[in-house]
Amino acid sequence: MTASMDLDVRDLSVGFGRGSRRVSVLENISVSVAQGEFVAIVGPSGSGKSTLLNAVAGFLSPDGGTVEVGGEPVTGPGPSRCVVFQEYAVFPWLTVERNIGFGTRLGAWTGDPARRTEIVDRYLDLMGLTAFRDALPKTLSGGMRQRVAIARAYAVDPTILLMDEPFAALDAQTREHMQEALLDISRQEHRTVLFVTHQVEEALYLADRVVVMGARPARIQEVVDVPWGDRRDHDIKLTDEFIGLRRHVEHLLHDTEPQATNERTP
Ligand SMILES: Nc1ncnc2c1ncn2[C@@H]1O[C@H](COP(=O)(O)OP(=O)(O)OP(=O)(O)O)[C@@H](O)[C@H]1O
Repeated sequence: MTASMDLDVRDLSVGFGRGSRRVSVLENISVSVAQGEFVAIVGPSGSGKSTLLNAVAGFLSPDGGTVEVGGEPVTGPGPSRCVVFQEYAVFPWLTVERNIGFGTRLGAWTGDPARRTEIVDRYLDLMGLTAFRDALPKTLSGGMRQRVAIARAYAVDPTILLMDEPFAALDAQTREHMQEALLDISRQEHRTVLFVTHQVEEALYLADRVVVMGARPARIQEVVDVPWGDRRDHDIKLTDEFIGLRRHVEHLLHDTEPQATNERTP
């Protein structure tokens, strides 16, 4: 692995079930994410996007291949990876401020209370939560709760942020606001992100590269370089260039009809 790679997945294979019921979900997947790069994964439903992310998170043991984060092999969950889930995974009994502060306890800032306060204030501000610092999550909308989850993940200061359909439960308008919020924070801090989404438009809007997965057992069909760079604003979605790239990815997905389950014999 080169020094600038924060994530290196090599020949990863993952299956579920035992014996003749064994189902292969990922086969020989290789993907790398450079430091500061934002990579999105799109693919048909059930193609193994979450499985790939869960393998990086250390939530499951692969059948074959390796996952390295920051040059270290992944053998289980750890503070080098922080996951933002679809359902607002925040602590309901803690205020917004304390939810974000919890992240600082897990991460690099553990020993220094003054630094922790600084970090909490920073992410309250970056995610537009300062006015809600004393609020409990139940008093917040879904979008605001997801802002708390993202702020908390950033506060952990992981090597890589893993986001599994973080905006899927939100209505369309809130989802767009959240995309802007994520872009804003990404402009301030070039974190390494692996982002799973169903929406091709969302992937192309947010990411530097988009990994397009095929149907099960999943292989990578194509890795699309996204050329917007600093031109990334809402109007880019209306350009011929954006629409052309979106069509290209949608065709790739459309051509990938889900196949019959690939079962292995024991
Ligand atoms: N723990 C598990 N045990 C058994 N099968 C599983 C497990 N986790 C995932 N699967 C199966 O693996 C396949 C891939 O699931 P996964 O959630 O990774 O796909 P996905 O691409 O994220 O799907 P979606 O877009 O619908 O969320 C699915 O058929 C799913 O049922």
